Amino acid sequence: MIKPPQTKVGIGVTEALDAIPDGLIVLDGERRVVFCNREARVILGLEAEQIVDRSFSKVCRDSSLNWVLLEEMIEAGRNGNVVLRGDAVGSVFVTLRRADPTGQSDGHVIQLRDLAVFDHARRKAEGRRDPVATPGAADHRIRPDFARQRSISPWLDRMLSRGERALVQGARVIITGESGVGKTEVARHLHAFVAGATDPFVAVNCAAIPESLFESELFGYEKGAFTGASTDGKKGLIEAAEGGTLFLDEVGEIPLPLQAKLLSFLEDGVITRIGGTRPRRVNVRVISATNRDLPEMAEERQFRLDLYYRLAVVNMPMRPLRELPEILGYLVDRFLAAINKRRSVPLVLDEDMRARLLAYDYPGNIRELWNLIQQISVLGVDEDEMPRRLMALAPEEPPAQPDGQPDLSAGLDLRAAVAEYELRIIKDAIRIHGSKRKAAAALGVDIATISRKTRNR
Ligand SMILES: Nc1ncnc2c1ncn2[C@@H]1O[C@H](COP(=O)(O)OP(=O)(O)OP(=O)(O)O)[C@@H](O)[C@H]1O
Repeated sequence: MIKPPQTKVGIGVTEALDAIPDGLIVLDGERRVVFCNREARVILGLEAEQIVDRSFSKVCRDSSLNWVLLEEMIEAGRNGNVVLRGDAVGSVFVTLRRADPTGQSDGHVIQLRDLAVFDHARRKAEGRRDPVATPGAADHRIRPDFARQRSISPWLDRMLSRGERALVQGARVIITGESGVGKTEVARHLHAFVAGATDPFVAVNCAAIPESLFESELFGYEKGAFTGASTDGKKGLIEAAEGGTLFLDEVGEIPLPLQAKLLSFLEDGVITRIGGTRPRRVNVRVISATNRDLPEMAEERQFRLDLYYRLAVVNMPMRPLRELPEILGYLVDRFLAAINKRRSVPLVLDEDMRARLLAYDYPGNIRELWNLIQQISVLGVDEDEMPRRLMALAPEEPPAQPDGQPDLSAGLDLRAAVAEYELRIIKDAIRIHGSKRKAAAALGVDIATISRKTRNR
């Protein structure tokens, strides 16, 4: 790895490069990464050990950005700019330059700029505000950093690799699992993994389209096809996904009569708009998702089994959040960090609230966790305002000494032993009464005393 020299002002060049707001990656002639600064690590969503001294294509593979275009430019020996999309950040403006313009050595410098920062600066300069965070938009602020999450959860890593392999080989994938487990995010990730940066990702929520409009929405129509149809005709969502990915969310909700038409498209890749006669070939990759049991629906004749087989060559059953404790712990911290970016006073979870968050079983999965963290951010961590869902949950206590006494064999002096015993009583009271305020009233002390004695404990 390159050892950067000291500058005259006494700070190392590495520190200086870490301080700039752009990401910087340097490759040697073998396409190995010899340097990357802090912002590059943030944009890639990877740690230094996962980047430096490794082959660039391996790093690209681990990061959630879709690097195909950039790798092509490097191979072709071209300088240039390209916009890449990723999971951890939105769009990134990437500039590629040969490190040695004389062409004698074959290294490259890659500069990465998070376009969201520029959007924000431009809005500020124009006196406009950033878009107001509606609940839906707020959801999309936090793109899952799958690269990090798969390094934490071997199960998630295996599952995503399965989907990636399937799509690379052209097999159709169905993502199943409870609502809020991240099926749509996984579909976006798979799309980004195989598609070009400008290829469309068209998500269709099959449950949200009224049955009477389903066919025209999906397949489009020719002019004058039916009363009320636009005079110019209209492309359907399948055609809109040409060259990219059609994501059929809640695919179990497709009306039965339409299932035959979809099946026929999946078999030959050809559609005919309503009112038209001309068959049109459409080249799209199809990913679908459902929280229903499609084989069971097929037995009850609500879903065509032949359509199921066409859609579900490879199945990705996503686990509910309660079965992924390692991801839950990580997401609590990540969502907290995201919330704190919007707050002037950072939200800090005390041990009790954190334990409740980790003990809850999240029927609404990741969506519900994000909702809860936002709620806590607004209502505060005062237990009287605690979301009801968490109220009932007493965090698990470490096993007490059999007689309820502090462990004197651990060498505690009298003061420490009394303090520990007192803390145990306070925690028991909080658990029994459901909040610090109520515990304080029951124990006859004020809330400040309880807060002080339980702080960081
Ligand atoms: N791995 C993840 N990391 C961080 N956030 C995530 C992750 N997966 C999902 N989310 C967030 O959780 C919310 C729900 O995700 P998503 O819409 O993908 O779930 P879903 O399974 O498709 O839900 P539904 O079945 O209701 O459509 C979104 O706000 C999404 O950004």
